[in-house]
Amino acid sequence: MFFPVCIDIENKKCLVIGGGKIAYKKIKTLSRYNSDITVIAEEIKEEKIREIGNIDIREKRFSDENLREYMLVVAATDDKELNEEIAEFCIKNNILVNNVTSKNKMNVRFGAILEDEDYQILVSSHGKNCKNSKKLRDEIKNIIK
Ligand SMILES: C[C@@]1(CC(=O)O)c2cc3[nH]c(cc4nc(cc5[nH]c(cc(n2)[C@H]1CCC(=O)O)[C@@](C)(CC(=O)O)[C@@H]5CCC(=O)O)C(CC(=O)O)=C4CCC(=O)O)c(CCC(=O)O)c3CC(=O)O
Ligand SMILES: NC(=O)C1=CN([C@@H]2O[C@H](COP(=O)(O)OP(=O)(O)OC[C@H]3O[C@@H](n4cnc5c(N)ncnc54)[C@H](O)[C@@H]3O)[C@@H](O)[C@H]2O)C=CC1
Repeated sequence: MFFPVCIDIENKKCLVIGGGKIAYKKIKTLSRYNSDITVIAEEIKEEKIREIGNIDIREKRFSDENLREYMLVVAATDDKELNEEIAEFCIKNNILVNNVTSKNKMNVRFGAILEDEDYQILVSSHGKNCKNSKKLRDEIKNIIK
């Protein structure tokens, strides 16, 4: 079961596997919290990844990287089986892992975030409907603005 918490990832090693649109979205989120990001992708398909700066980009196929070095791993390839294998390994080894091609096969889900200097709000739909999470986040934004 997923316990909603706030975790400090500043300067912590985070690995994003994949270099497409969705990897970019996840990297942007992680970079907002000053994490130490490495990206492994066979091909950087989303060029905006290169513009983020201060991230270590390795253009190669994912193979035998030592995932134990990382606090958080994001499996963001378009290969569902590979993402699942990565997630299974991380779950077994107590590494935080997010999997973009699943609702449940991970131990960390991203949510729809709303924050300013006074609060942080995250909406999650238990993985069931991320569009609803986004919608509720935007409704809350309207209530508190
Ligand atoms: C389980 C989870 C795992 C995770 O990714 O963490 C997950 C999984 C999947 N998302 C999919 C699709 C889309 N996700 C979005 C958007 C967001 N998705 C996010 C979170 C989560 N998505 C986690 C659960 C969150 C919760 O509990 O509510 C948000 C909240 C946060 C973020 O991603 O950072 C962010 C919005 C917030 C923001 O924008 O601020 C959009 C729309 C868009 O991008 O605008 C689409 C296209 C929809 C369409 O068009 O139908 C697919 C199907 C892929 C396919 O089958 O093609 C899967 C896989 C599956 O469902 O199996
Ligand atoms: N969780 C979420 O919020 C969402 C998830 N998705 C899902 O996310 C997945 C990824 O989407 P996009 O980024 O648009 O795909 P994409 O096709 O643009 O990018 C896939 C990336 O994975 C890399 N890759 C594939 N196999 C690899 C390997 N063995 N080693 C290293 N890199 C590898 C590719 O080189 C590429 O950089 C899709 O399957 C999509 O259905 C889509 C929308 C939202």
